[in-house]
Amino acid sequence: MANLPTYIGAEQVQSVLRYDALVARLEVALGRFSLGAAGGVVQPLRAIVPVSPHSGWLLVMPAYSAGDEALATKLVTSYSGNAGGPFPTHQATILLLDPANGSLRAIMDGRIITDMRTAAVSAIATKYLSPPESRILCILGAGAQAHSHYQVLMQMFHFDEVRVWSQTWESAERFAGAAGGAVTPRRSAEEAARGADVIVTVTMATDPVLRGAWVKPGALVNVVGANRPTWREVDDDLMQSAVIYVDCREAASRESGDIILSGANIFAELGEVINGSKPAHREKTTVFKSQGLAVEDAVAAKLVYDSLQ
Ligand SMILES: NC(=O)C1=CN([C@@H]2O[C@H](COP(=O)(O)OP(=O)(O)OC[C@H]3O[C@@H](n4cnc5c(N)ncnc54)[C@H](O)[C@@H]3O)[C@@H](O)[C@H]2O)C=CC1
Ligand SMILES: O=C([O-])C1=[NH+]CCC1
Repeated sequence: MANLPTYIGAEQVQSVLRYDALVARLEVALGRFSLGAAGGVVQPLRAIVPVSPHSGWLLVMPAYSAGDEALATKLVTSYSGNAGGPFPTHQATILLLDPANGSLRAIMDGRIITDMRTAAVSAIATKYLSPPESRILCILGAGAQAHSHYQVLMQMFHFDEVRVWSQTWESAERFAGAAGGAVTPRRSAEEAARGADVIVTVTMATDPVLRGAWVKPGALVNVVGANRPTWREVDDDLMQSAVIYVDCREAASRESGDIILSGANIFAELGEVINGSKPAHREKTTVFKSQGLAVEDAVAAKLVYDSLQ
């Protein structure tokens, strides 16, 4: 009889998942994803279920990567109303399956993976698209993604100055205190963003928090939030003047308000830049619009599972 599936909780995930290994795996996975059928990644557009009375969303995200022998589905909920309460705004579980026979291998916490793989993908975008000699990092938002982005970006790059702005001064101060080092809270998004080489937007905003007029020419903006067709994190000015990179053309064109409502043209997928089929315009102002891909979760979950064997 087949073995029972293992349960892998958040602490165990955190104890084995490392950014260096995760970034390396995700870079390969994004490249494979953008090769289409030849890359061996199968990933339908995710199903999104509104839970309207509670202002929540359930996202169901299946993917298979033949090259990674990774088959998984993530269930992730997004409840903005949870902010400040006992439950995080994003909660997730990943079901990892055996591609050889379809049996369930593990049920795994997906929250840590969601935080870390999203930040790792922004770090890959930063590696390819940021201006050379980037010195100032700006983070707009001070929640779970702000923390994971800070960790991986400080691990992979050399920023002399990090600025953080959030919805409340207290949350920006708290973030700066927890991060220690060179992080300074700022009173406004404009003050935080002006002069920054790399900007990360990781808020639950539904209207723009960042304006193109504040973005230094040549900077990279990693736009991580506003993952619904009517939500915005950045304005038309930025979206229409920057070179736009995305994780997945189909998802960005269907789900991202910043892409849909601005009418911006998508120049390339990040995977195409990794594969060398599209250039990285480091000298221009660039936006990387991240929606989050199921294949990232599948690859990360497989990495965690294998590390525990
Ligand atoms: N692209 C991707 O792969 C993923 C994207 N996300 C998105 O990233 C964003 C951040 O997620 P988490 O850090 O987990 O959320 P969180 O709830 O932990 O943090 C959200 C932050 O945004 C701030 N905020 C809330 N409403 C705001 C508003 N109207 N204007 C400005 N700031 C506001 C909060 O004060 C907090 O600092 C969300 O939009 C989430 O849906 C999350 C996971 C994956
Ligand atoms: O990819 C992901 O897990 C998510 N994208 C937006 C909210 C959660």
